Amino acid sequence: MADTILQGEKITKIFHQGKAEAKVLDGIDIKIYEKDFTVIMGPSGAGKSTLLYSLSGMDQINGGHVLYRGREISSLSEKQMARLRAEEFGFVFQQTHLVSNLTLLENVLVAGYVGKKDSAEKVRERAKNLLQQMDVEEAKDRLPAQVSGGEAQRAAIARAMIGRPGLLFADEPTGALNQANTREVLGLLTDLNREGQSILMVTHDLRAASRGNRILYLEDGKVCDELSLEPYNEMEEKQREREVSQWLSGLRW
Ligand SMILES: Nc1ncnc2c1ncn2[C@@H]1O[C@H](COP(=O)(O)OP(=O)(O)OP(=O)(O)O)[C@@H](O)[C@H]1O
Repeated sequence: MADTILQGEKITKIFHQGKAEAKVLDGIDIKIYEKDFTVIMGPSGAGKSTLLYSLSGMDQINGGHVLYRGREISSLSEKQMARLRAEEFGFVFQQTHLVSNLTLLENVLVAGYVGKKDSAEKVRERAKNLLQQMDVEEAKDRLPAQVSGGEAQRAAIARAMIGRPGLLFADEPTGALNQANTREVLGLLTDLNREGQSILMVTHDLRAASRGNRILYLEDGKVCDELSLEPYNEMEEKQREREVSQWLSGLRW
């Protein structure tokens, strides 16, 4: 049995909308395992992003606990949490959130310096290697506005990976990309996972979800089902997507 990297116990999240209260996460128990590519799916508005933000400490929860590698993190101060996020977590979102007046390389470097795991020289070397691995090396000296959406997202993945995160969180990482760029980004995430990177990704996209080896289905504030798959294999892609599609149909997705 794989080790648990992240655990949520009875996570409750309530949003206040005017006088009304919406309980978006209703006492969720969840375990994410080391080296897995875990995917969260579910209907729109089910709370997938909220769950991701709650588990990663970006959102405060109203009840329950989050443990990262066995350490309780839900009670950390804002400062301690910010440090943990910088050192242990990587984030990729639908929008890249690259700093517009910094080049792609500088965007990755800044994130590396914040993490403070390595010397400036080592960060620089790793940043260049990552941009090469993400196939965006040629564009490294351009500003985000001077590159394609796919290149920007690949640079954003390099930025997320610069601190050698224990866990990479991805919220709809392909949501703003065309088909070719989607495939490329999914290929990069798959490669990272094959190298041992633990990933937790939220997606609506069946193809993106099929890259995972474990898919959780969130509905009505609960994780109501899950599907386990063999690690992704390109040769069986169609069969895999059919399996995920059938599973989702059974959940009336
Ligand atoms: N900051 C907020 N304040 C109030 N309500 C919020 C806030 N953020 C999210 N919500 C509400 O919480 C619910 C869950 O939102 P969330 O974005 O987590 O869902 P989701 O499953 O990721 O949706 P989608 O698939 O459409 O992105 C929604 O009803 C949303 O309107």
